[in-house]
Amino acid sequence: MKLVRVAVGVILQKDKVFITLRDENLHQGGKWEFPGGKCEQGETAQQALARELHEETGITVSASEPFMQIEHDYGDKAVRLEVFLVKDFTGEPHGREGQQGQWAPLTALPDYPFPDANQAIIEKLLINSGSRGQEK
Ligand SMILES: Nc1nc2c([nH]c(=O)n2[C@H]2C[C@H](O)[C@@H](COP(=O)(O)OP(=O)(O)OP(=O)(O)O)O2)c(=O)[nH]1
Ligand SMILES: [Mg+2]
Repeated sequence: MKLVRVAVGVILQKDKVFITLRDENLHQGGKWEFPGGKCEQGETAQQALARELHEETGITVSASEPFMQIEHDYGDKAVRLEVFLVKDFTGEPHGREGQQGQWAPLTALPDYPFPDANQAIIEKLLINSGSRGQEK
């Protein structure tokens, strides 16, 4: 099956992450997501990230770093999520395409329904925040 490249942004502010609700009609609809979308032909993942985050949340990304990559086969579709931490941006993220959006505390992420591929992202975010918390 063709692997669809998707750029995904974990928009961080202190210990909160901005998440949006996927429309019911979309693939994996009705679940929460980290904003992002498919890479266009000839586009790097970081370029796709900046474009998608602007389209979907209105922000302009000024600093992002690769966090992890996940390949997942949903049966009807196989994706490779290229996940970035968005550490600096201008503008206030909102559901610019009419979708619900909210700032969720990192520790509350396990309480939201996300697509299966996201579980690994959430685990790594929680591990990272735990180790940051233990630093002096
Ligand atoms: N954006 C996003 N997509 C995710 C996440 N987790 C996950 O499995 N996906 C999957 C669902 C979709 O199959 C694919 C992303 O597609 P998308 O619908 O966001 O793509 P897009 O923004 O380019 O939308 P469109 O132009 O096709 O309408 O990746 C996630 O956290 N964020
Ligand atoms: Mg999208």
